[in-house]
Amino acid sequence: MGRPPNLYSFADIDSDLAPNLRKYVLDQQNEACKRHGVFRIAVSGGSLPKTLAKALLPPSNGSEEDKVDFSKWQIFYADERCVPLNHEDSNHKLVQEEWLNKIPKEMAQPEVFTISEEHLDDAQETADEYEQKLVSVFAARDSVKLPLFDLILLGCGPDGHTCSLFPDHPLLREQDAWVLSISDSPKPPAKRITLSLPVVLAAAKVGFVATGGGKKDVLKKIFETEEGSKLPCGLVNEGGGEKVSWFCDQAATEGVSFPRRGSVI
Ligand SMILES: O=C1O[C@H](COP(=O)(O)O)[C@@H](O)[C@H](O)[C@H]1O
Repeated sequence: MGRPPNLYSFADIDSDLAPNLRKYVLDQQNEACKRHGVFRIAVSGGSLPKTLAKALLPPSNGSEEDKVDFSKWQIFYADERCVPLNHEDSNHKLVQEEWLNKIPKEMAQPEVFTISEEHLDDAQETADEYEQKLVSVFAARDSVKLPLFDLILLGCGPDGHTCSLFPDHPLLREQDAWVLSISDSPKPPAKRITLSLPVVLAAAKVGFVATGGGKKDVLKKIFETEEGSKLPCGLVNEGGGEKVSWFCDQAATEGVSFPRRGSVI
């Protein structure tokens, strides 16, 4: 690994972490739009959408750099559960309720790519269908080896899982497929789909958001132990290096020896 990931520890989520996360996401939005006129982002479920809403819904301060332009956003899911889109376990439902439905109606709305509800009993079929959606966007004209997201925003489970890539699971070794299925997820529901590790590592930037005391043991493990570097989150750190940034609060980084306490602004 070259330079290590950035680890930011903020005193307060609302007044500190959220504005810094906003600046980070908007920097990626602005760079992506300059590069290719569109911002392709993948988001996770869990605790992330609530924090994302705090970061992205507050009014802009008026500067050009601070403008969220949802008309340019194409939103994908880093992982999804094989349940109907209005089911309590659906990451899409969560993201809608916490964030997307709160985008003021007079603003341009993002384009959101959900899983198909056609074959939910068959996780592999659902993964294949979602991969085809990615192919239609990322490989419309050329054959590309991997989709290149501008930003992937991830959570970190207390066991070190991210997306629906779980510790020691054979899916971590998958090299070719973009979207994988899992039917034995240790965290319910069992059937899910997930971006593969190579897809996560191919993104221009990867941002983790981990807050609360429930994350402190796993963060210490990931950042300070050999064992932790082999956990899914640790593998993203190892493979992504400096293009990976962690947005944490002090409760989550308590005891981690080298959190940067500064701000990314
Ligand atoms: O099951 C999942 O868990 C992870 C982590 O969730 P968190 O609540 O600990 O933040 C989440 O990132 C993923 O999208 C979700 O499907």
